[in-house]
This record gives sequence, C-alpha cells and structure tokens, in this order.
Amino acid sequence: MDPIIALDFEDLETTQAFLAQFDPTTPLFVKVGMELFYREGPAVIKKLRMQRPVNIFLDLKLHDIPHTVEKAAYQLGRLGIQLTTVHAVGGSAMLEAAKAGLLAGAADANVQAPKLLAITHLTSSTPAMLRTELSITTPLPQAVQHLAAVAQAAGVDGVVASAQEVPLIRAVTASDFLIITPGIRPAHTALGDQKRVVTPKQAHELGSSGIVVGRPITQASDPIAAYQQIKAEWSDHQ
Ligand SMILES: O=c1ccn([C@@H]2O[C@H](COP(=O)(O)O)[C@@H](O)[C@H]2O)c(=O)[nH]1
Repeated sequence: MDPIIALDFEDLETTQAFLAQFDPTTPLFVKVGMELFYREGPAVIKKLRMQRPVNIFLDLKLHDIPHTVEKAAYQLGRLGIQLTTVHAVGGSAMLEAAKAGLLAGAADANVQAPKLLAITHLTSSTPAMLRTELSITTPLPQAVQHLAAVAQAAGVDGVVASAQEVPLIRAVTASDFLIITPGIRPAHTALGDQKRVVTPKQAHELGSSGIVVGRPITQASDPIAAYQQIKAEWSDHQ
C-alpha cells in the first residue's frame, strides 16, 4: 500500500492545488479528515475522484452510542470510499454497529463497503497522559494491544495505532488484520503534536500495513520530492 497522504487542508481549492502538483495519471492514496470534510461535505469525495485517480481514507473517527454510529456509518458506506474510522474506546457494541451500518449503506448504494479501522490510542497521546488525565493504569502499549483484540473480536478490519505498538498488536490479531500507522516522521522533520513517532523505514520494519503522512509532505518545500522520498523509504524494503 502506498503511503496515505493526509489532506489536512482548509478547503477543496487548496487541496486540489496541492494534488495538481502530482502526476495526474498516478493513483494516490489520500486521507480526508474532519477539517476538509466539515468544510466541503460528502461532495468532496466525488470532486477529488473527478480530479485524479485516488483511493480515499475518510477519517472521521466516529464515537457515539451504537444506534447513532450505525446511522452515521450507513451514510459513509454509501460513498464508495476505501477506509474509514471509529474510536475503539466506544466498545464492542458500537464497533459492531459501525460495521453493520457501513455494510448496509454500501449494499444500498451498490458500492464496495469500506474497510473499518478502530482508532486505539491517538499517536499524540503519551503514557503519562493516559495515566494522569484518563486514569488508565494499563501501560499504553498493552492498552493499545487490548483495544486491537477487542476491535478484531467485534469484526473490525483493522486498527490505527503507532507503529511502535505493531509487534504487540500482531501477536494477538490475524495476519490480514490491518494496522495503519500515522505518527510518521522522517529523520530531521518536526514532530508537531505527534508523540509516538517512527520513521517510514521503522514503520516497515515493525510490520505496519500502511502509513499515514501529513505535514512532512504537505508542509514540505517540495511536496513531490518529500512524498517520493517517504515512499522509497517505506516501500524499498517490501
Ligand atoms: O492516532 C492518530 C489517528 C489519526 N491521525 C491522523 O493522521 C494524520 C497525521 O498527520 P501528520 O501531519 O503527519 O501528523 C492527521 O490527519 C491525523 O488526524 C493521527 O495523526 N494519529
């Protein structure tokens, strides 16, 4: 899987100007997050597809009561996207509802259902933050591992975690369980708010299924060169 570029831009125009720098015939895997989706609405998915070949990871991180999540997931299932997210801490009933909603929406719209990923603990979280602010006494890597096992048992297709936790997750999940890892920082790039970070090469070595990269590409002086360098570091070993 190619690196997934996080399109964390304020509007469609800025996003399309960014994407126009890439060869229009080369497929890209992109992530649409809350910022762009809340501004442009579901139409942004169709508009991005009209511009160029793209696979789309719609990262809205649903988290609510099961009924509400199922109805929201139904709408997302209709969009023909490839990946989407819920928060694992919503629990099994919510995860199962999300999956059911996606499948029903996709069936009604006659499109392929997206794979569902459960967010474990955000890559911006630290062990100290979990302990002192969330009162979670299980060590962070084991807490992530536990959530991954819960997600798999609920029928979710994979998780989002730091690549640092991939070996622990692999130990308790099936070999085709997806582990998508943001918090990717090539050497000498700014961490920003990310805490549990690895390089693209480390993510590969640790066994990530896919990496998500935003600012190291979108804020780079030469985004194409940054993307190619990250892609090479990530996939030259595959
Ligand atoms: O735990 C998580 C879950 C999601 N993300 C998202 O990934 C990108 C990362 O962007 P960078 O600019 O490379 O930091 C961003 O869209 C997040 O919403 C995450 O970072 N961590």
